[in-house]
Amino acid sequence: MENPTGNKPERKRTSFTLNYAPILVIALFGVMLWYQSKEPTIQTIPYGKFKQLIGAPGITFRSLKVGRNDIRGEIITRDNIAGPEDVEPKSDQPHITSFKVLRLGVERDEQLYPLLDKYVVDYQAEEEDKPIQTALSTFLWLALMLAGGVAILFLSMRFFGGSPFSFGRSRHKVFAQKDSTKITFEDVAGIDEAKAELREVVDFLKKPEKYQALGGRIPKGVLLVGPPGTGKTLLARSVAGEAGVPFFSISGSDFVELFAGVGASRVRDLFRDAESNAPCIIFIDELDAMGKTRSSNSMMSHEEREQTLNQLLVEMDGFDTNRGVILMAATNRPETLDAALLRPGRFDRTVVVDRPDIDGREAILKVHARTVKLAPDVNLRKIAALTPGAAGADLANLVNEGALLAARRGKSSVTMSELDEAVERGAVGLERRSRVMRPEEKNRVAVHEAGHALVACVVDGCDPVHKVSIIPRGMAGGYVLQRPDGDRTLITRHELEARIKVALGGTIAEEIILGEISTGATSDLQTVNDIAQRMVREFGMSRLGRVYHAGEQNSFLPGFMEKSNVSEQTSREIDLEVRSIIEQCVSTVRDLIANNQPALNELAQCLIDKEVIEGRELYQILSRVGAPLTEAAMKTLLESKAEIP
Ligand SMILES: Nc1ncnc2c1ncn2[C@@H]1O[C@H](COP(=O)(O)OP(=O)(O)OP(=O)(O)O)[C@@H](O)[C@H]1O
Ligand SMILES: [Zn+2]
Repeated sequence: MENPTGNKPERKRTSFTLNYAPILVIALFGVMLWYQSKEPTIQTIPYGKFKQLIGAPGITFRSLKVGRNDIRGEIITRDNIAGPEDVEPKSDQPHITSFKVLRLGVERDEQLYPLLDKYVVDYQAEEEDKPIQTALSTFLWLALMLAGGVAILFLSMRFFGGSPFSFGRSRHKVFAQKDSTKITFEDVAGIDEAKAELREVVDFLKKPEKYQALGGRIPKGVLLVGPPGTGKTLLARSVAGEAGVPFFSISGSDFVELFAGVGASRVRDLFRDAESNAPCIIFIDELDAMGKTRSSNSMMSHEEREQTLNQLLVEMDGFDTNRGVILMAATNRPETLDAALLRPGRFDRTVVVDRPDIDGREAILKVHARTVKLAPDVNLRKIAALTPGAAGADLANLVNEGALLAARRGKSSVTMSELDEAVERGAVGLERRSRVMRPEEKNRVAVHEAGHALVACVVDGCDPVHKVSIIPRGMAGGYVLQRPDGDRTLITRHELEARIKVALGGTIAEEIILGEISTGATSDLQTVNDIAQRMVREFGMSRLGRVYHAGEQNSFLPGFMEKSNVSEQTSREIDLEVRSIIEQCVSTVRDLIANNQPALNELAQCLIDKEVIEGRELYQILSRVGAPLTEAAMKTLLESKAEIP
């Protein structure tokens, strides 16, 4: 704790000469430029003009040299007459101007020599020494440019915090947390679950002794997983801010370097620096850039990335949490991470940072509205309702956009009209990134998810529903989260059919309530088909009887089944059975939804208003409108009623 700000002498390894080398190079560059500029400026005169000047009154030539393609020399002007454009003597003093005339094959101009013989007399026809001179100056220029390049390289390396010859120094930023820009949990809104999970980390960083005394093991690494812009970086910084410890941050993409071993040595330096500043937080943004699965295919493997990743694993194993260093990392593609990173003792805790729901969005808008002047008519709840799917960063942008618009319109505060316009502008940009839904779309997703949820509550054999949400996640517009109670190893036929029915619930609800279905059903239909196929081919659950037709795993394309050992006739029978199972389920679900339209509408409306419905609430709503809940659902409902007095 001696050095809580984390400011420590940087670049301690840089030697004296390396420190001064760039200055020397720049000085050299300067001298050469000065030397160049010291050379008299040479005027270029058109050939015609030059010929007119020969013999003109008041003008004489000195050291005239006629080359193959040029003439060079000096013009001495004595009077204010007939000089070349810029030769303007201000007094009687002779004015000397260096000049050159460029003309291809000038030496062969027959008319030139008589003129020169007559008026200039003192001239030379110059021969081959010219090219050497040009070569010399070209060489000089090359040297100059080289020196300039080197100087720029030196400067940029210094700028990024490493000395020029130690590429391996990490370019991590250290944020001192004692300054006025300290970020705390106050600045993070709408992701309360994630925040709650990180409270413990803060507590540990504040009072490590308390935890050590009890012998508890604190997580070494916390992985923040969530879509872009949901505030992962912000959250990590706020943990440091809350605990008042330094924050070392670096991005995984910084490690993608050309030179072998550079990334690994950067990782080493980062951990050394952090350890000498403990307690502190190391934050690695875009962990996926350096932590991608090490490929087994040797031709495709990326030597450097692997070295870096290995070094990270070594460092993670080596450091002791008890000294107060906690590693945090963020990614939005956890599935690409190397499994070794997620093993116990490494990133042993994952915190999901999801897109905020309507309450969360309102809270985030409030956080960002603190720094702008809002008019009394502004209703942030309304804005939150208009922006489903927006992440924290989008909302921060929205407020900023509104403030800029108000300023442009010369208003003294930001009114609802600016914020509305900002939503519209933002929505166009966001829609491209498929983040924000249009109202019709939101309505459709709500009906679809309500369909899944309703079926899951009234069909026997379904797993209990934990959550229904219309906040987009990945490619899906919304989702229904079901969790089996207890571990299951065997699933019965009617439970499989129940799963098919739940999967069908979404599109059938769209069909009945909205009159037509949409493209949002692909993955549902995939689920339906998968289950039905396996029922017929693998589980013997059809009229074909106890047969097994699953085929072999294709060794070249894992996961792809070959249908080789099935005759054409059997294949047709399988298809018919699959279709019959699905059709039976479809007709059951159709009846079910048609008979429970009020319940479905109620549920959909509730989703539109709140975006997320927890399981308990879902059962309450359905029992209120008199939907025929299953026994299991009734039991859950009664239990939950017993819980809240
Ligand atoms: N939950 C939030 N509360 C308040 N502001 C937020 C929140 N989420 C994001 N922001 C705003 O958006 C900005 C960008 O968020 P941040 O960089 O932390 O997102 P991220 O999840 O790390 O994104 P990425 O994955 O693209 O790196 C923050 O600086 C903040 O202004
Ligand atoms: Zn669906």
